[in-house]
Amino acid sequence: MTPEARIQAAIGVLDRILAGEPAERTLTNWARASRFAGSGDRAAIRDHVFDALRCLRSFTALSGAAEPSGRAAMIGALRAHGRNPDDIFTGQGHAPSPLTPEERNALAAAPALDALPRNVALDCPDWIAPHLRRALQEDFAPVLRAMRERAPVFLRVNAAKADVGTAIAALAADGIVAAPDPAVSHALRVIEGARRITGGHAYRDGVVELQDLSPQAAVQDLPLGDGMRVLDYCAGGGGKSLAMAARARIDIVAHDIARQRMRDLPERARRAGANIRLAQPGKPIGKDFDLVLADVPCSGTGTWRRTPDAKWRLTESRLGELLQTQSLILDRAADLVAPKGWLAYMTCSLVDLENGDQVRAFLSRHRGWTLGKERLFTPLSAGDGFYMALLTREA
Ligand SMILES: C[S@@+](CC[C@H](N)C(=O)[O-])C[C@H]1O[C@@H](n2cnc3c(N)ncnc32)[C@H](O)[C@@H]1O
Repeated sequence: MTPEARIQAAIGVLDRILAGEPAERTLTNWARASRFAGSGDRAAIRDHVFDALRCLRSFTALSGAAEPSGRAAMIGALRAHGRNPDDIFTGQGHAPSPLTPEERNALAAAPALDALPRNVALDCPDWIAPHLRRALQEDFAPVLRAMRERAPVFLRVNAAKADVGTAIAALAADGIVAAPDPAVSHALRVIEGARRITGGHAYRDGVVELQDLSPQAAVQDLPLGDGMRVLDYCAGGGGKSLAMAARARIDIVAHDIARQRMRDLPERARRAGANIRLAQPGKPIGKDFDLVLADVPCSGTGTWRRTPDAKWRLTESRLGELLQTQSLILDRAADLVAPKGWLAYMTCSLVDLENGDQVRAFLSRHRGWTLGKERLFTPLSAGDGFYMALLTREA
């Protein structure tokens, strides 16, 4: 495909996402229906789509359009990168059709990036900006700016199977260049070959797992030791269960209200050589766990670089629902912690309402608990936005 045809394909995909289809599924459906496209084309179209979604508000404004659309986003993207949209929107072959007179007039009248209102230039929805400003303070603008860029790819070396040096060599044999992260002991930053990871031996043999840097750092902070009984109360795909299992010989139970979310966990655990039991539906989960992890459903504001369509879909009322679920989960999970045990609360959100406020409300509802460690990670330390709080039950 020509560069112009890739942009035309990205426009079609973006229009479907903006009409409400999930981004990943739309890209997969497009690839299935477009057998002529090679892997390089698919990767380039994906990059166009995700770059445009991360910067949807500013790119739309740079195009001069009143409403977001695939064409507006790509016209704005070209302008943002100092390119003339007329060079691409030629109508020749599979290129997008030339700019209409309305598009041309709007583009001519549109302000430059540095003249856009602050939240527009930072690609931040207005309603959530005060919440993010409260949590991030002087880091608000730098963090939002970082979220307009692609996220780096991180791997976790599975300490149960290999040390860092062995994992780097195994990845190199798969054509992947990775380097240790100075801040987190088993984390690797992928420098080259990220698209080869899931097809490579190192991944398939369970030597490495895909996991962002911030959750790796948070799990590293958990008080895990051999023989402990641990419950992963919101296990989902099991990323945290696997990271915990790699740290110590623990007895770990994975639970999730939506059991189907754990469907890949047995295979992932087998690959990692980890022993993780799935809670059985209709049967009691058990109690008196030494550590219960509640990695709760959240707004995902910390992961907007990876799931940029979520940034525009999140609403105030959805955030309100999530807050209720989070406090309910905290109350239930706390009941399952043994005396002198730990409750770890995690979100991939940057909003205080879901983080520190939630934890302080829990402490005011429950006597006999104290807050130990509390950490907020932001994309300024390379990984995703992520929050963790560690609570102890006194008796
Ligand atoms: C952030 S995701 C978990 C991600 C997972 N821990 C990982 O590392 O891959 C939150 C999970 O909480 C589950 N969930 C939502 N409400 C729940 C509830 N009331 N009780 C238990 N799990 C719940 C969701 O199904 C979802 O899988």
